[in-house]
Amino acid sequence: MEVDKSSKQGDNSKPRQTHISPELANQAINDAITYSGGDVVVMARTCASGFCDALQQCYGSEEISDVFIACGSGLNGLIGLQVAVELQKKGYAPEVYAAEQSKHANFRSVCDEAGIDLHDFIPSTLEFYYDIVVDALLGTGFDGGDIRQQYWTVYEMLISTRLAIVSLDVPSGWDLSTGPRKIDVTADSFIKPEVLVSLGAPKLGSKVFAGGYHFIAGRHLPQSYFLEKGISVPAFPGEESNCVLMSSNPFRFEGANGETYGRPGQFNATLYTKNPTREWVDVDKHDDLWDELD
Ligand SMILES: NC(=O)C1=CN([C@@H]2O[C@H](COP(=O)(O)OP(=O)(O)OC[C@H]3O[C@@H](n4cnc5c(N)ncnc54)[C@H](OP(=O)(O)O)[C@@H]3O)[C@@H](O)[C@H]2O)[C@H](O)CC1
Repeated sequence: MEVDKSSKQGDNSKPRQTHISPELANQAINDAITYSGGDVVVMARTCASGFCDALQQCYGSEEISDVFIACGSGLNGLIGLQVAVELQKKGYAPEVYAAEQSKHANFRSVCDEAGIDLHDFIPSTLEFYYDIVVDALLGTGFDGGDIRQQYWTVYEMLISTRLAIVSLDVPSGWDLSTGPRKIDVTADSFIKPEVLVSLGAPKLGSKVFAGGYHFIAGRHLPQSYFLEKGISVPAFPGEESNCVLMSSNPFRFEGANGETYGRPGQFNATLYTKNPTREWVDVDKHDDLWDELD
């Protein structure tokens, strides 16, 4: 997959920001709802559409089907619900877990209508039942504090699962400006997504994302919205597309100086090596390495 760099629009004479602050991210939410005619469900569906296009580019429905979607109690969770509906239309078999169903009264009706299983528990053998996990738990509404008790079980699952994780907008529990909290990095207790799908524009904290693919998705705001604010975002590669690949590292292997790499969907516990000097590997130039992993 090529990264579309041709879209740096506007005046290139002055350096543009590429990542947005928490303040702009939250302003964008309100503007997106306005842009969606004030209908938050319409906005959630638009975001979900872009997210699903990105997920499908990494994990086609012919290679994986069972998707576990962990939804939080805010807008991130609401988009996660719409992701389930959209993935089912695309031929996947999604199942939804809602952290606090009470805060989303319509979860039950939406899932019942779509014939999607809604769980209020986490199966202990997640890897046995599912192929990938969607992290729609916490987004830009995360308050930066310790994870509240009612989220502990699902959060612990997201940290410890060996399934590949696709995070919606912000990996849950990551600080919007700095990424994983220092206390969590010290304890190696933070979510390590294989794929990050930023909505509208990447947040500052996603600069430390070290998974396989980072997409920008969602036509919930016109792409000019961020350009007008001095934020340079890649254009979607076509009128029909709802996402664009911003960066990728599609292949990893055990490196000479101890760094560890894996293939998308491989057990992602090792994706975030602590070796800052790791070299990204271009899979197209390393056919030989695929054999080693097969
Ligand atoms: N970036 C964009 O352009 C757009 C992003 N969108 C999506 O909207 C979410 C942000 O939605 P919001 O509801 O504000 O926040 P979250 O979905 O992240 O929900 C946070 C909920 O989690 C609770 N919370 C907060 N901190 C903690 C914690 N430490 N432990 C457990 N739970 C926590 C919080 O509860 P409160 O009681 O404090 O409210 C929230 O319920 C963004 O991420 C995108 O997905 C827009 O849809 C489009 C534009």
